[in-house]
Amino acid sequence: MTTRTPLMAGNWKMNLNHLEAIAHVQKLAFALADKDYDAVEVAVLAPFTDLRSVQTLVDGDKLKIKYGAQDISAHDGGAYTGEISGPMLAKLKCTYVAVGHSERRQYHAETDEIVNAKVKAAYKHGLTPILCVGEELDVREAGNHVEHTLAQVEGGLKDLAAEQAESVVIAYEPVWAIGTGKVCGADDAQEVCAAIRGKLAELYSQELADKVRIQYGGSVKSGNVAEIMAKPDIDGALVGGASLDSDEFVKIVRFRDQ
Ligand SMILES: O=C[C@H](O)COP(=O)(O)O
Repeated sequence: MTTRTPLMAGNWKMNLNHLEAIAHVQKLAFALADKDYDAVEVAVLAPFTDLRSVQTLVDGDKLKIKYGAQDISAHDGGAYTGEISGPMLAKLKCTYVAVGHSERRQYHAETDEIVNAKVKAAYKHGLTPILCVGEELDVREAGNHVEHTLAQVEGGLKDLAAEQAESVVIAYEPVWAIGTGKVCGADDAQEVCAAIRGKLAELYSQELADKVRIQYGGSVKSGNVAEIMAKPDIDGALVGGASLDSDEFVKIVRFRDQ
């Protein structure tokens, strides 16, 4: 049985300016400093405008907190106004980048083809993509949530070599549970995460599937994280709203203490 280090990542979305980001990361670092948290990886996905500040803080104080961006351009550079490239994120020493978040799919019409191009751009520049997948409410109500989510996994990883796919992080985020307070039941989340692992085994191998970390995201809080993390195919959480409160996020990171 492969041991997978849980990845607890805070997706700040479009919140916290660069000064607020510094204060927030300092609070996290202070709160996490009294115990050795090597057994859990902690990351923040910050707005582009915060990344340089977060990098300076993490590098300067040798913090164990990892950081990354919330999106990446499929292009390396050029006339793409408003976009941020892989080389730019790599220069800022980002570890992670979220790709295909449902808010990108919904508000920026990102298709599986675009998401796939962004996953490839991330790998090209040494970044680890957190590939976000998950169904809308009508899809779940129709009972097609597993099929829908697996199609997004397959589309996002299309033509990706096993050497790359083995380090991908997949975040299962049912859209109806994001920012709504409606958490997907732990058993329901496990059902889809297990199916995602099965799809990885089918696309690559069981060995590779056993290495990949699969997160759950959608109204994760300190009060429900332990139950979610107890599921065998859930290897972390992608936390939105609750990650903006440093005390609450620290409690989520320390789910094992509950
Ligand atoms: O990326 C995070 C997810 O969209 C979950 O957001 P939420 O925790 O605010 O529901």
